[in-house]
Amino acid sequence: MADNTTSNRNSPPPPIEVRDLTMAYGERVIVRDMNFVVPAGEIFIVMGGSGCGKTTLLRHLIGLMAPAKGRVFRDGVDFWALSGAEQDRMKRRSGILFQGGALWSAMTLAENIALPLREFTRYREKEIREICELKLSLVGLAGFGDYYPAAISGGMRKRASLARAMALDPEVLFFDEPSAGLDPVSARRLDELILALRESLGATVVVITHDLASIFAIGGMAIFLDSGSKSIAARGRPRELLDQGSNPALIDFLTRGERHTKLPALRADGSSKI
Ligand SMILES: Nc1ncnc2c1ncn2[C@@H]1O[C@H](COP(=O)(O)OP(=O)(O)OP(=O)(O)O)[C@@H](O)[C@H]1O
Repeated sequence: MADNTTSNRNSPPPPIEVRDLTMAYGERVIVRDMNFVVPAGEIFIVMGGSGCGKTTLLRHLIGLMAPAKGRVFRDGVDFWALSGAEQDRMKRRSGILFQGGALWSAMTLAENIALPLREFTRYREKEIREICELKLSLVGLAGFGDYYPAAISGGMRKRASLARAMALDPEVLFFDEPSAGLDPVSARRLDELILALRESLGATVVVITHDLASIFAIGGMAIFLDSGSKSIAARGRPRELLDQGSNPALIDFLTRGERHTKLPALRADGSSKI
């Protein structure tokens, strides 16, 4: 019989497991033969430079793109072996914060959050209002339900999008470049919120990012995608990976800010100060 599950009698299956996954656009392979597990309650970081395949991997994990080869298991079940209706049900177990946030500008924050609740649940209006207020308070936006997206800051919009991503109490929360478009202070606030949500809700979180400050602040288990070798070139906690220093491409990636700040400043005449 084909092995379409990862179930094991002794322990529940992990929320996500990837086996021998090769991702490609047509003939063009992006990353090949990936294997990893995202354990329940972890913050899992997918990191790597521009164009290495982070967003492409996200699309595979949330069921928007089928593997060229290999399998993606959600809760121990081979996602792409499911029927369309079963896939749709499974997709609703993911909450996704996309890069742009993607709130509907003509709706208030509360209406934005209510949208998935109206579409996919049978809650009554009063319950929906209460859930919206609860989700907004979880992201530090209690009392902002009647505001329109244009009336609040970029950081607040991201947090409101996060409240909407959590509307259906997803089992896994995905963040696509959470710090993109934010000033450093708002970006760090969002990192802290991600950590707090993991602590308070025990959520499983997958963060796709190339932002070094986020990577070290969040500090969870990480995989490093390398476009040169088209593979997962390293895995582990970012600080430990840096200390081990075993993969040149990874060290290059993790120290790029440092190298820029350590470059000798040039005088107006082009000579160096040191
Ligand atoms: N729809 C597509 N068709 C063909 N090639 C694509 C498509 N989308 C992305 N690619 C290519 O696949 C590679 C990986 O892209 P992807 O967007 O996953 O990288 P990324 O790591 O998320 O990059 P960035 O950090 O710049 O967003 C890139 O070379 C990109 O040009």
